[in-house]
Amino acid sequence: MSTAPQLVVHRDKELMAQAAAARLITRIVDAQASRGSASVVLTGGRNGNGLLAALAAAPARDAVDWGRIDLWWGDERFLPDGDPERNVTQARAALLDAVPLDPERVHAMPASDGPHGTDVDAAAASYAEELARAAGPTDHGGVPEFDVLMLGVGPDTHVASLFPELPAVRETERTVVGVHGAPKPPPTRVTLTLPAIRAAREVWLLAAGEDKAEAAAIALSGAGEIQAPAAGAYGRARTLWLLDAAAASQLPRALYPPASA
Ligand SMILES: O=C1O[C@H](COP(=O)(O)O)[C@@H](O)[C@H](O)[C@H]1O
Repeated sequence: MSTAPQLVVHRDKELMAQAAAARLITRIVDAQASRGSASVVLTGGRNGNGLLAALAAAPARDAVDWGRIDLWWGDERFLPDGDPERNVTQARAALLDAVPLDPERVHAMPASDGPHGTDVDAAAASYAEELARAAGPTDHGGVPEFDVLMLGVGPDTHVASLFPELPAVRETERTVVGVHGAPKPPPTRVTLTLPAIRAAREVWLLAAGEDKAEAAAIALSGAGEIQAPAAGAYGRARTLWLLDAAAASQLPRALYPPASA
């Protein structure tokens, strides 16, 4: 069942990143208090990295028990390990290298020089197996219970590496697939599918900047998920769009919250 999107609009992208980081800290601390650990899916891109950098700078980051968190990725650019364009490389630089994570619980997607070589479909299948191994008997659809799954919204409405009209966004069975011919470089990628995304408790979509305004307006105005993948991303308990005023500038008035900070 889809959860109706809730919108929070912040003044600018810096404030949005700081507020989202504060929100994430609270969510992780709550999950650790109630279940002993937390499970978070990271996104790449400017907004995702902005949030991680804001989290690194937040004094409250020490409220998180970093050894009791599983980190997963929504997508990855299929490049050699350590490539500066890989989402995990950028996440390490923004936050992960600065906090005491358990390396066993940092679940990076495979690289193109890893055990599967350049076979992106085999790499995707192995990440699906890793997710399935982490899933418990009561979890949904072959993935562990993600407390929060974050997605940066691309200017073309892509989320993770689900691009409009490409086969990956039509996937209904597998949790992870290889992407060939992505319109945004690099063309070869690994991505969670919509069924895997929808198994998360909370899905947060991040959109800051004028170049996201049209995408946000399309995705939130009833577009189909094949044409606008962001429209098909929702969580089981909550779907939250975190925007700045520039990204919200083309939203229909009916959607724009009257009082936002
Ligand atoms: O390539 C990607 O792009 C999207 C959005 O990135 P942005 O820089 O336009 O915010 C990102 O969500 C995805 O993880 C990444 O691989």
